[in-house]
Amino acid sequence: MTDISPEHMALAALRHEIDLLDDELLALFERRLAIAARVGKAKDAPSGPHVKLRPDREQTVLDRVIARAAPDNSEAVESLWRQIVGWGLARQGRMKVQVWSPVEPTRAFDGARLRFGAAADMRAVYDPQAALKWAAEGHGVAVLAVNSGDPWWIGLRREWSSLSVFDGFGGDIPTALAVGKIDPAALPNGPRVMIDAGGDAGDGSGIRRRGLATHHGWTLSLTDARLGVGGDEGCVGAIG
Ligand SMILES: O=C(O)C(=O)C[C@]1(C(=O)O)C=C[C@@H](O)C=C1
Repeated sequence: MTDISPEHMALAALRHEIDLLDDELLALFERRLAIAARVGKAKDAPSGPHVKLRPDREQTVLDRVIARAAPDNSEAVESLWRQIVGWGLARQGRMKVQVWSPVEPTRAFDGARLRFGAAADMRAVYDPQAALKWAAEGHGVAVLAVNSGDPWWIGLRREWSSLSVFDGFGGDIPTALAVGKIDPAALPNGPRVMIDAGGDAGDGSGIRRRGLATHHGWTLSLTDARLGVGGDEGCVGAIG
């Protein structure tokens, strides 16, 4: 005999409610994707100087929905919206990410996956300089580990001035940085990333810094000072 107990009917009613909500969510998601495609056309042409990613706008979108969400849901909302925005970006061209992290490969890869979502085409790579060159050519963004024995970050100041750091993964003191051809006006509104020679990652220069790495007198650090990218202070980007 078919189970038509009250519990079964209640379960069926709840599942029906979920189906109706899924229909609404799907319609809204598809509308959002279509609008993201139009935003992409309204921004730089595909051959423009910067990748389509706009970290500042993504930060605004995420902060807004997280502030509106019930506190218990904020983690779920953040990860879902990362996916939503990642697919929005993919409507403007699939995002490519090269990840270099020789010491803890899965850590940087997981951080990048959470940040860029399932839509991103991610690869592990074995040469940070090749990843920087690839990013500077505008093919995608690089996620590179710091404190890995290879001070690739010195090159951001000396060789790769078209690239900016636009995110960090691994906590308050990031263990990997995201680098790309990002419009400096579109950097997130968080700590600035500085690279300077002869720095002590302390307060010797008058700007308070939190050190991330040092190498032969070069220092990679974060500061809350509102520096402009590319200035004499050695600001090479910002993280959210
Ligand atoms: O606002 C934009 O510039 C968009 O392209 C839209 C959108 C989004 O889906 O909200 C997608 C990608 C960008 O990195 C930022 C935001």
